[in-house]
Amino acid sequence: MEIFKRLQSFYMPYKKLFITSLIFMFFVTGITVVYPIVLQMTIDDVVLGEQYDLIPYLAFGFVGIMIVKGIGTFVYQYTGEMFGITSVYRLRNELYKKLQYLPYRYYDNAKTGDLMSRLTADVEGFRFFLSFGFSELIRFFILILSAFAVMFYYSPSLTFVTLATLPFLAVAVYRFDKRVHPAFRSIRKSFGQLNTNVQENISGINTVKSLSRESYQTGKFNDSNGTYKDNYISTSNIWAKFFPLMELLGNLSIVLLLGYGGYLVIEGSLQLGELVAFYSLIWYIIWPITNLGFVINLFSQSKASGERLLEILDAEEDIQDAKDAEEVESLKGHVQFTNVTHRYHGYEEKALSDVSFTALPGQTIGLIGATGSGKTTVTQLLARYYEPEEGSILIDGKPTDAYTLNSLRKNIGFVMQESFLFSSSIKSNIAYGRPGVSMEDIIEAAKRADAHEFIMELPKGYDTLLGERGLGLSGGQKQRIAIARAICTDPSILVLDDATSAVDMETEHTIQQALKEVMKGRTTFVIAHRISSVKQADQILVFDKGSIVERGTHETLINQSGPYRRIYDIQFKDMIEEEGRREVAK
Ligand SMILES: Nc1ncnc2c1ncn2[C@@H]1O[C@H](COP(=O)(O)OP(=O)(O)OP(=O)(O)O)[C@@H](O)[C@H]1O
Repeated sequence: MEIFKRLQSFYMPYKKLFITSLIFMFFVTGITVVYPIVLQMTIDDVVLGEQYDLIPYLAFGFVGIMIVKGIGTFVYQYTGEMFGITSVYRLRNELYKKLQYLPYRYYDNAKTGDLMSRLTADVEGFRFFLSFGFSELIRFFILILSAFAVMFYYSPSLTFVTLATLPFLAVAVYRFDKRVHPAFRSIRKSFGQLNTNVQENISGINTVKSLSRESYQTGKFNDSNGTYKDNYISTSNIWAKFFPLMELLGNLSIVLLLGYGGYLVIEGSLQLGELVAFYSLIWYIIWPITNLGFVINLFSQSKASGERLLEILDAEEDIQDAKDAEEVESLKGHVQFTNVTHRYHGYEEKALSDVSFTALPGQTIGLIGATGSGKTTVTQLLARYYEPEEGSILIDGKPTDAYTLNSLRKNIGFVMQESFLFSSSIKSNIAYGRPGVSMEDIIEAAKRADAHEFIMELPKGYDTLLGERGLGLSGGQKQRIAIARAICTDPSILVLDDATSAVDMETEHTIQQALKEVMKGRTTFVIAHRISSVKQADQILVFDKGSIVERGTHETLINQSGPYRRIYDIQFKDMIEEEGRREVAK
């Protein structure tokens, strides 16, 4: 119940719907119990008592009761459904919102497919219980209690004899629940894995095809599908074992009823109509108890779903606005790292170790070094995607958490190696970071990113719809749209993280020309593997295993025989050899 209690803020606001549904459910259940009583009166008073003139009244009365019951059932079901639907509408929105604000750290370990199945199948499981399970559970208890009361009124001894098997039935149901709950948790988990598999496969279809790994992927899917199937089978196995047992125990009650009840009728201490009524009433007890399995099943599923939803809702949002954080319109772009050390959550290795540097407003800082040496980490700490373990990061003389996350990140524009484009129009992709921006500003940003020309050549220009992840555009075109998007927000700090490494030399050249224009007046961090990309920087930081091992301008660094010179020699070896050969030829 703890899980439902913790999720109550989502359904409690709609308790009126639930209460209405409950009131009508009481009413409908009450009428259900009246049926056997009418039957008993018909047999004992009308038929055996030979009052045949009452039959038309009974018949019309019965029709009237059925009409009223029909209306009651409609209100009961409609309000019940509304209760479930409106509650999970809020829950789904809240989950989605939470996902937007969860820190990067959460996504380091999260799996898209699994998250998607939580937001769809698990929310649905929870809704189903709210809509049906909850009231069904209560209805079962009312049905059992009222049937028991009427039976007891007719004959206490027959009631106890008939219900002698009940404790056994209750134990069977309890055991069933104990086993079925973990089984449903496994089903939900394996369904999440199955989704992850499909999602990763579709996202990575290029890689799969280029490396001809279709059959491997099919096999991998088969494994996940197999686990899902096995989990379902083992759950069905539990069902298959327990259901006949529960049914058998229920039927034993009928045997006892007919045996002992028949004896009482012969003996004359029970009327025939009462025995017939008993036969209906006993089912109002057995039926809910055996079907308790179904409702418990719903309950277990929604408990397992609720657990998975709470895992998202409870996930820590450790990077948040400080209480006195300032909403800043525009930063100057003075960046200062002092003795910054960072370790990613759960890792021993330091990603950055004692990093210090200063970037003056408008300067370009080049970050170069082997892969995994910590370059990207520097910019991720700058935008507070992660908090450093030690040291301070100041922007315009204040720690990064002195600004609201929103205004800090709006002031830092990122262009990554592979920029993500949404499956919407080019126009809305460029305007993404600045909703409501004018068309003139969008075109201006595209022109500065050298994207305007090719956009205009597309059949629908800025209104061209992009496929998922920008499908339909070349790598260079996608990058230029990403640059336009970054310019559109007019950031004071620009991060170009391997922004041109995925395109050919010629496109790189065009993009770099566009970038030069964009970098003017902004503090720019250029992360690159190619010397050509950082050569013009005011300061180059050379990273190795999380530390800055060299710093200076291109000219100073190539005159030292350090790592920068070594990278330079490797990258320009061909050029130097060529020049050498020409010298010899002279
Ligand atoms: N989200 C993360 N979780 C755990 N470890 C990480 C994460 N991101 C980076 N690392 C580790 O931190 C170290 C520095 O990574 P970083 O991405 O900053 O390097 P980089 O110099 O930018 O590399 P590249 O040139 O390949 O982009 C690496 O050892 C990397 O494996």
